[in-house]
Amino acid sequence: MSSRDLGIVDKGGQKNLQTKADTAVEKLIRASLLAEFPQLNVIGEEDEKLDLTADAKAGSDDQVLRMACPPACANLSQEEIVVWVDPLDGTAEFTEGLLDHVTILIGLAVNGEAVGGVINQPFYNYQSGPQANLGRTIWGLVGLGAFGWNRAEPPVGRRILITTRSHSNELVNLCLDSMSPTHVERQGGAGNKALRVIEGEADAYVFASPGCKKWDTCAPEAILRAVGGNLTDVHGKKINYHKDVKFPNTGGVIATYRDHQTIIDLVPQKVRDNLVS
Ligand SMILES: Nc1ncnc2c1ncn2[C@@H]1O[C@H](COP(=O)(O)O)[C@@H](OP(=O)(O)O)[C@H]1O
Ligand SMILES: [Mg+2]
Ligand SMILES: [Mg+2]
Ligand SMILES: [Mg+2]
Repeated sequence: MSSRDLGIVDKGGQKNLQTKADTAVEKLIRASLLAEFPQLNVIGEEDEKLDLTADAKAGSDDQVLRMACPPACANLSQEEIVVWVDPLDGTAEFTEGLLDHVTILIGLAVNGEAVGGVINQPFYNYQSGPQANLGRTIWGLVGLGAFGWNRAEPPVGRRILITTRSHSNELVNLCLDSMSPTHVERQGGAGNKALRVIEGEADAYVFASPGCKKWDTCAPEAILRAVGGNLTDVHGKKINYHKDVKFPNTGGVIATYRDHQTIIDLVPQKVRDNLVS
């Protein structure tokens, strides 16, 4: 950001961009994990080549390590865990300077299920001036809870739907129109939109498109589940995070803090027919 040269690369398709930040962050996260846990399955969006000695820079967090590990996550071997890394989520918005839409996502899956997640907002507070504390981290484990978030309860009867800003299409819009929203909010990033739902600024994240990948949804899903929310495809089916799955979430994405089935029931038939789980 401060070099003023983002090094934007077009990966092809609809607003499918990469910057130097995407590749640098992915190297740091993957190398740091693999230096400490060499048998871990770590899958990242950008698939960068690693140099484990030069790239492994992150340490561990004492506060996190003091927490009790929930029984379902204790006694796992490294091979049983799949880590889904999205080094920058909301890259299109990052290149346009919409920095509050950008997150860094690390999701942990066991037996194909999202069980742990980290959502880091590197630019949180950037509009509050140079004195403000920049950035925050929200993390959670199913069975333990999630930390670093604040919820404002929405008024009864409100239905704010939040969706993509740069990857819209006819089906995405048809689905939203069928749900009688009180407002449709368009912002970048799967992590950002899931956070808006968790914190009560939106009531459901609805994306009737196969464009989101496993690394976009694993961390948000785990954190939502840790606080009693849900994230599924448009059929209400659980997303599979096994290491051998295809990356796209072909059934689309719906995330809620509560009343998940109410939103699923509003998905129109044409969307159901076009998005296969
Ligand atoms: N049609 C599409 N093609 C490529 N990526 C898509 C896509 N639709 C959604 N995505 C990816 O899903 C994430 C959330 O999308 P959106 O911000 O539009 O809601 C973004 O992650 P990245 O920014 O990590 O690539 C975005 O690239
Ligand atoms: Mg991308
Ligand atoms: Mg992403
Ligand atoms: Mg990304």
